[in-house]
Amino acid sequence: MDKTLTDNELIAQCVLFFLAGYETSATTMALCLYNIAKHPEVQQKLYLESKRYYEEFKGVDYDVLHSLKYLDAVIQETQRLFPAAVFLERVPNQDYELRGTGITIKKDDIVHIPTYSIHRDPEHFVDPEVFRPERFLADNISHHPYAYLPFGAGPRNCIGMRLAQMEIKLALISVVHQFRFYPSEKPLEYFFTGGLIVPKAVDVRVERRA
Ligand code: HEM
Repeated sequence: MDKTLTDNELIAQCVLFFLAGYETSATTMALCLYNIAKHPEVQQKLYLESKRYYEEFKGVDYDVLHSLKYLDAVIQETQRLFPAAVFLERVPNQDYELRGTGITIKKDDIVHIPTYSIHRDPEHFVDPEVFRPERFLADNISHHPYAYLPFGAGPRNCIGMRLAQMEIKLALISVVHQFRFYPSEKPLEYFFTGGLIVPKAVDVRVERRA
């Protein structure tokens, strides 16, 4: 097999990285801000974590950034309610019988996995429409691992997951430390296109912290 990339393959990789990597992260960050604006008690807890990060550790410690559990929970809960990619797809390369169900998925059938709906299914998440980051704190996690799929799963899951998590954490902790966010009167409106969530606009009011 020829292992070199053609120019077209190279360009396709770059385009995919921009498409897959830019809008998804931007949408997730914007919706994190929308959620904390709507939930001042969550914003306050996050602010206290940001103080620890910036005032104790001067905002430069990679391990400390990863130890900020509430920050992580806020992002995870935002991705539960608003997974940037609203569904996943798989195409089996051979017939596959789902044991005990009598169902066989045929080779080449498209299997559609509705992430957005699974994330809002009360069978998997109590009060699924409620924004509650605490459900992602270690002691409270009770959902099935495959009921939470913001970055997909398996060998073809999101290759940029770690980068995305890092940039979202850095951006969020930085703005929460410097600004207060309040909800605006405009309701959040979003639609789905190309398998992605696209907010029409995410309006919040912003005030610099003294
Ligand atoms: C919040 C940010 C992001 C979200 C929610 C997200 C979500 C996803 C999801 C759900 C998939 C499909 C996984 C599957 O089918 O199991 C995917 C694939 C992919 N993502 Fe991301 N992604 C994000 C950021 C990024 C970034 C920053 C990059 C690159 C710099 C990236 C590059 C890719 C690529 C190349 C694939 C295809 C992987 C493959 O087919 O093997 N993503 N992403």
